[in-house]
Amino acid sequence: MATEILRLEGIRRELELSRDVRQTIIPNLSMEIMAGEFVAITGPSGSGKSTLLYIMGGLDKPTYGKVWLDGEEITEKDETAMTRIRNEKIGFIYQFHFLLPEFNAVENVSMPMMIGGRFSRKEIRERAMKLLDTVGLDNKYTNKPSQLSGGQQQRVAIARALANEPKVLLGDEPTGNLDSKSARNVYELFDRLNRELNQTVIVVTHDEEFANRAGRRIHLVDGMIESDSAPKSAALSV
Ligand SMILES: Nc1ncnc2c1ncn2[C@@H]1O[C@H](COP(=O)(O)OP(=O)(O)OP(=O)(O)O)[C@@H](O)[C@H]1O
Repeated sequence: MATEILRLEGIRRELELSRDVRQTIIPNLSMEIMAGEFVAITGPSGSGKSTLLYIMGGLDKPTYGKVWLDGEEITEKDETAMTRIRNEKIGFIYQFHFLLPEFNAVENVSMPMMIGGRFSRKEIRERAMKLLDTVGLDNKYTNKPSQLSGGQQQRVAIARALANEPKVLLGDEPTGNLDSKSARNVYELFDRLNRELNQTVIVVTHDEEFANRAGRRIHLVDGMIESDSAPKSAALSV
């Protein structure tokens, strides 16, 4: 039976623009995501996609509503607890890779494992190299980010996001900054991680071809789910 990995209930996100002016980005949204799903979140600019993704990954808190990640309610956690949960359970990939320029590929991928403290030094190095092999960079271990192409840098960022075996891989327009060939390589990689490793993947994307790869597509308009291709009762929203 499929396991629920993320549950959002009654999510509302308001922004306080000034003392008397509030903007509602997400009015009231609920959904479930099961382990092993590959979900694309699409929608027009400003529809709340990134806000939703950040709420899912505990980088942003809803004004109202609750989020469960891997069976644990994360909405009320303090920042220290959230930092630990994110390190252990979430892999983030952004439009820009945010690799540390002075460190090589193996060292960049090692970073979350050093912080997490789950693996020995030797294991960290071996795992980092294995992850770089997985993303097709077996010959780039000692290259620094400036010695890699944009697509290769993004693949290092993906390897880094996978370092602590996250329950969920979240991507905020991970191909947005890449040429079409590198973008295709990157979404083929997401596809493969999902199919071969059963990795749960949730990506915000404007790229139609990327969105079409996903098994489920959630389309947002004005912070509301306009459509959800989930096969069964997974979407509880609106
Ligand atoms: N820190 C902030 N301050 C002010 N407004 C914000 C802030 N963060 C988000 N917004 C507003 O919230 C709305 C939703 O933003 P969000 O980035 O989630 O949308 P998006 O669908 O991801 O957009 P895009 O596709 O352009 O990245 C937008 O109207 C945006 O201007």
